[in-house]
This record gives sequence, C-alpha cells and structure tokens, in this order.
Amino acid sequence: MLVAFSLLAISLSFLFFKRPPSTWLAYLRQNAPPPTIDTEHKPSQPTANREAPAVEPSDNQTSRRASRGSSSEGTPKVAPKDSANGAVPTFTLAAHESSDEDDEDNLPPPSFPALNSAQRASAPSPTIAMPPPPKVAPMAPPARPASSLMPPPTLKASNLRALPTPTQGLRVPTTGPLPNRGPVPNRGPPASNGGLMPTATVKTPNSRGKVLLSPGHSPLDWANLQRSEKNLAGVPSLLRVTPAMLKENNGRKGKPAWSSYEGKVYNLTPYLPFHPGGEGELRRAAGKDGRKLFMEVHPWVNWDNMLGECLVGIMVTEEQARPTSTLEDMD
Ligand code: HEM
Repeated sequence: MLVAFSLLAISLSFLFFKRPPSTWLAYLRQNAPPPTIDTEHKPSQPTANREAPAVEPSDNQTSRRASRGSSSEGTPKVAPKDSANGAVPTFTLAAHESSDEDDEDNLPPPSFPALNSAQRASAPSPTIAMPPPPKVAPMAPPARPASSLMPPPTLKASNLRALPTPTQGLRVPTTGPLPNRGPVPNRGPPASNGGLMPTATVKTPNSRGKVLLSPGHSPLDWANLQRSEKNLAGVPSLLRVTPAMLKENNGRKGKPAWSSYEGKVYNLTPYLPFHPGGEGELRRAAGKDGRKLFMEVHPWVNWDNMLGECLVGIMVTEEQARPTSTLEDMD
C-alpha cells in the first residue's frame, strides 16, 4: 500500500514539478522493495520484455528496476533518455546505492584503532617523530624596581652583636660531671654503712640517680638469689612486728634494715647491694614505713615482687603484740 501510494505520488510530482522533492526520494529509498535479481536479465534488454507490474511503472521506475537488476553484472548505468521527446530527465538512486555498496565491499578493512582515536593518539608512534619542544628562552632575572620603597639596610655598629670570644662562648669540654647529672636533689648524703654488709655499688651520678652496680649484683642476679632457698628474711618464721621493733632494726650498729610497706615488713639488707638507686637511697627507708619514699621515686616498681623472699612479718600494734596471760585478756 505504501509503495503504491509513493509511486502515485512520484508520478504526480513529475506532472507538476518535473522532478520530485528530495525528501520523497529519501522516502522511496527507505521503503523501496528489495530488488529482484534476474540473472538472465541483460542491461541492453528492453524493459517491455519484463513482467508487467501491478501498477504501471513510470519511466523512472523502470530505469531504477533495470539498474537494480543489473547490479550483479557491474555498475549500473543510467538509461539515457531523450529529453527532446518530452521525457522527464531521469536519475537513479539505485545506481548510487549499488555503486556505494560495491565500493564499500572493495574498500580495504578499516584501520584499527581509528586514525583519530584516543588509542592511536596515546600510543607511541615509532614512525612519526615528535618535533622537538620549542626552546624556551631563559628567564631574565627580575629587574630591580627603579624606586624601591624600602631603603637599603644600613649596617650600624650598634646592631652588630659581638662575636663570642673563646673564653665566653666556646668552652673547652671538661671531663667533670655534666650539668643536671648530679646526685638526686634533696636526698642528702648517703647514710653510713652500718657495718652490716660491704658496699657493693659505685656512685655514678646521672639524671635518674642510678648507680653502677658492682659485678654480680645485677637485677638478674637478684632474681636468681630470690629463687634460691636462702633465707633472705633473716628470721625463722613470720613475726608480728611492732613499731618499736621496726624502729630498732634500722640497719645501723649491725642490725638489719627493716622497712614496712602497706602493713608488711621486709628485710632490705640483702637487697642493698642490688638496689639500682644505690644503698644510701634504700637505707633512707630503713627502720620506718618506706612507702612514701618508694612511691616518690619509682611508683612503677613492684615492691612485693622485688622483696617477696625478704618478708619478715606484719605490722601490729603494741597491744596486739603483747602476749595474753589469761583467757579474760584474750576476750
Ligand atoms: C624498699 C624497696 C625498694 C626497692 C625494691 C627498690 C627497687 C628499685 C628498682 C628496681 C630500681 C630500678 C628502677 C628502674 O630501673 O626503673 C630502683 C631505682 C631507684 N631507687 Fe629504688 N627501690 C626501693 C626503695 C627505694 C627508696 C626507699 C629510695 C629512696 C628513698 C629509692 C631510690 C631509688 C632511686 C633514686 C633509683 C634510681 C632512679 C630510678 O631508677 O628511677 N629506692 N629502685
């Protein structure tokens, strides 16, 4: 139906316009039926020999058919028409189409990637040499402003600081104690030895008050000594220690150095040569409650672990330590 209508429209257009508008031709190109290939058809054969269509084709239509039918034998040619006979000048779209198709078939395969593709643009091309970059002229140093707002700095003798003389600024390093490396402040001189044990530590003042322990008195040596079966407490069994007893065992005059810590009494005497802070520091806690001094210096140290084998007993009051004579006193 559409084809019949279009053919009718083209015939009318030839009557009125001598040639159809180009939009009609495009329409016809889209809706034209597929060409029937007649192998026996020769281009020179007259169109009258062909089977008559249902609708009487115009001259143009006939030429189109002829062109399409001969596409298998070569490029179709426009059938020449005699304009003197009053015939409409003919043109064929089929000739263009068939020639285009043939040309496309004969074309070499498209190059990949495409010539104007991004792949080709990014890929290094060994044949196409990049032109050398244009030489950039070196930048000239910035020109000094003709009239500077800031006046040039003037060098006054008063602005110059005197260079340190060798006696003032540059000191010859000494071999003596360095600053801030002296003994721990507010600690006072070390207490007397008391004659209990020989001094095993050597005083080497440093910022933390540590001392150089004598050989065989390292923390590891102390740990080994604690693991041994030696009686480090110095008592046959745990005692009830009164404040008077604690005060009496202060490490002097041949007596052991006891110190209390949270209600428990320890014998510091065997630990004296192992104390990293020195014997003198440790003796300051002898004969009294040493918790406050201890926590001031090294709260991170575990007292119980360090002196577990040196436990003497527990602190009791004088009342609690008095032996009971009668059952009434015990109540
Ligand atoms: C009574 C039980 C005590 C034990 C078990 C003990 C243990 C220790 C230990 C393990 C260290 C080495 C800490 C470290 O390397 O971090 C140390 C260092 C030291 N201790 Fe003691 N100490 C005791 C009491 C005292 C007391 C009563 C004083 C002072 C009054 C003292 C003063 C020092 C000092 C000055 C150091 C060196 C500085 C430092 O390591 O922080 N210690 N002590």
